[in-house]
Amino acid sequence: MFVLVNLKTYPCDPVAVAEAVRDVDETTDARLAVAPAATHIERVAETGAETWAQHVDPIDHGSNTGHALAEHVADAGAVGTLVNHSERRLKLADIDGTVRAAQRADLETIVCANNPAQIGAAAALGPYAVAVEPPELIGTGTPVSQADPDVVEDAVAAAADVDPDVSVLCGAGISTGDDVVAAGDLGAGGVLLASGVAKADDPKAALEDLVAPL
Ligand SMILES: O=C[C@H](O)COP(=O)(O)O
Repeated sequence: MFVLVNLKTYPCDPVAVAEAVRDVDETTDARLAVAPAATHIERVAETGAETWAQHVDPIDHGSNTGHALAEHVADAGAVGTLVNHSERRLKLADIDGTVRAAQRADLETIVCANNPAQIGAAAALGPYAVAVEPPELIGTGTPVSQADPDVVEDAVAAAADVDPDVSVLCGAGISTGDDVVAAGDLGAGGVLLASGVAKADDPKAALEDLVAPL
């Protein structure tokens, strides 16, 4: 299972969380990674934790003030990027352009979507993976795998119909090892989570709990 921890802009210590991700990753067969804010990518990557960006822009080198260039993100140490997160929605053409920009810079991509229909469209763009997240469950602590298991199973089926090689993550409300196991039982290849680790009093303990049953 792939466990990707999105730090969003939560007021946690990104380096401390990254060190916990790195250390817990060494204890499990699961793949752990962390997605810090753009300005923290370099420091987080230096910990040795697998580091992802939360977003890059569908641009090339040039006149793009204030944008995030895929090559710069890769140079800072990221190995992949989220695309179209629910809190950073893009138009379809820009999702496609972002996936191309990331591929150009050898970044893996996880394209996020709200529902199975969008997951099918996202899988058609050739990302490494897609992530289904019902927005209404994000940050609630109510896991999508319990609250809406059909959306996970339907997303897995929708992605498989388009491209069986595209893995499906699920996210929203995931915070325990039981949630991760439930996600896997529904066919997900991983989970995308944030508050369960980023807002935990002890992020390392939260990570250990997430991978304990795996
Ligand atoms: O990127 C992570 C998702 O938006 C899920 O957030 P959450 O784990 O706080 O519900």
